Amino acid sequence: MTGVAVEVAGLTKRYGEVTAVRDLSFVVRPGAVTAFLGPNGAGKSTTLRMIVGLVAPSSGTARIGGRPYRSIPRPSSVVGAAFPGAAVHPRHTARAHLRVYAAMGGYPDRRVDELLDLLELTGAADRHVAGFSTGMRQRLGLATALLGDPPVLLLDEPGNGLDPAGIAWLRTFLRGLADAGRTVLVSSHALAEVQQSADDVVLVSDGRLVAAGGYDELAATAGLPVQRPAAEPAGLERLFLDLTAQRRGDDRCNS
Ligand SMILES: Nc1ncnc2c1ncn2[C@@H]1O[C@H](COP(=O)(O)OP(=O)(O)OP(=O)(O)O)[C@@H](O)[C@H]1O
Repeated sequence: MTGVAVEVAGLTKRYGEVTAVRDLSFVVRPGAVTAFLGPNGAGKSTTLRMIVGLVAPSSGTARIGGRPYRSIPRPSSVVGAAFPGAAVHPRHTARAHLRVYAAMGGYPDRRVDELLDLLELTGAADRHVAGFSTGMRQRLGLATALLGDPPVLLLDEPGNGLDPAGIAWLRTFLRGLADAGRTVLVSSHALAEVQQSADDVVLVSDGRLVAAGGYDELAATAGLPVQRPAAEPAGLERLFLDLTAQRRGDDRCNS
């Protein structure tokens, strides 16, 4: 199954005095890598958690293929999510970890072996996760998210702590997922790691949408040369700063 869009409409989350996410609306399309970009504290993790029902919105909705996550039968076959610090028993091996999640989702052990292979973890499959490098942990998180072969992937900072080779690997991997028709939403505060792989961008700052759309379209809006980030390594970084500055200027004019 592919072609499943994610739609967020008027999503808001308040924690007491703090408004983590404010009236956020955007659509993530299938067959593309969408970078969910913003500085630390912009509300990215909270949004991703609301999409998969881990955090209850104060208002607004998040739908996957037109349905709230909680109403999707066998949700792990529709949405795979990877969050930093997700529960991994340190004394489990990678294989044991994946087998637990496979059993919970009702997937065969054969799927575990396929994913160990796909994520290049076969050689480390029987080692304790406690000894894993950051890159190996990130790949184990991706393997866990992919167990149900879901059409939608929500990845919270999958590039965190990766070295350049790891980032290059991740880029290629995400591109492959999107080219196969999946909907891939990847949060990041370090824009370099999603450069060259993001087709679309959702920029957030202070819980609010700054801009959303195709990279080229956003670059044109911000008055930047319409170049793919590959041609200009700092492209997305500049785009983000320019659009955020523009948004702040608009707010001042409107207030
Ligand atoms: N459980 C919580 N209780 C209180 N405040 C929270 C909670 N979770 C998040 N926040 C606050 O909401 C805001 C948004 O946090 P969030 O983690 O969603 O941002 P982020 O964009 O993912 O940032 P980072 O890249 O640092 O993870 C921050 O001000 C954060 O302190």
